[in-house]
Amino acid sequence: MLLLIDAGNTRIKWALAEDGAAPGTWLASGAVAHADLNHLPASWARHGVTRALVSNVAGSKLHDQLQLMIPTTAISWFASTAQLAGMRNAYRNPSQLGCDRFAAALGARALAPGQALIVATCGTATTIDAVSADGMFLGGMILPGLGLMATSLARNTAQLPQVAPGATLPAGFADNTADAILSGCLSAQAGAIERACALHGASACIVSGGAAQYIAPVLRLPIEHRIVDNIVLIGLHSTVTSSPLQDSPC
Ligand SMILES: Nc1ncnc2c1ncn2[C@@H]1O[C@H](COP(=O)(O)OP(=O)(O)OP(=O)(O)O)[C@@H](O)[C@H]1O
Ligand SMILES: CC(C)(CO)[C@@H](O)C(=O)NCCC(=O)O
Ligand SMILES: [K+]
Repeated sequence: MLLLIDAGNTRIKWALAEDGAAPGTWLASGAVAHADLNHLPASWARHGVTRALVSNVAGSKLHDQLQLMIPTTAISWFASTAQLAGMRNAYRNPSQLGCDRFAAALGARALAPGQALIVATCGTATTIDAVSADGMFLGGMILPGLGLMATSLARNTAQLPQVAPGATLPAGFADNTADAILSGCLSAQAGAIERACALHGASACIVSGGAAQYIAPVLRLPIEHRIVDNIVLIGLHSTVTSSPLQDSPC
């Protein structure tokens, strides 16, 4: 049994896949906040995990904690490289690219091969990355995520409150403070994605992450766009199914 993990700055997402399963076909999956990390081993215990593939962008402390919790020594720590699974990486220093971004791009390409893609991952940070039709990761944009944007207003102003993202975009020019903050932050997120799609001449756009449910509905795009849950886990899985996973305990 293969354990896939996407350790982000807010939550840790995981999935279990049987050998030979298609990317995105899980036996079980879940997510926990960093504070609830200790709940993870119980979720995995009865599944007979034999190997693990982990994307971690949340630092070395979490790396060490996960290493102790994962019930196998056959752990591969995913990293961005200059080339992998048919994707070339145009980042100036390929290893500087967040491994969750590289995995998300691989996942997007697995779902929409041969298309000029924008993949937006809307988590703690929002990343908006471009993949060419022939499989080049071109680079992208990093901005504060929806929650971080709203929180930075509350923290750095006297009169603005903390707002919780709601399910609907207050239409355009809001007539109250909470809706005006939400309208501004959502418009910034959606606007950046729309701008990236136009710049790239994208033919498809994939939106993922915890805030995708708020941002995707307000996108105004002339091309197909869809929410895909856990695009990072799908990307990790695709690297295993297209080439054998190299077990490198570390
Ligand atoms: N119930 C909620 N209340 C407020 N914000 C939310 C809520 N659910 C999701 N979000 C938004 O989703 C984003 C973070 O999502 P989530 O906690 O799911 O992280 P994530 O996608 O797992 O990110 P990362 O991979 O960085 O950990 C924040 O920008 C936040 O605004
Ligand atoms: C941007 C985040 C925080 C998104 O999770 C992560 O991919 C990261 O830490 N990236 C490293 C910097 C870069 O991608 O250029
Ligand atoms: K993210």
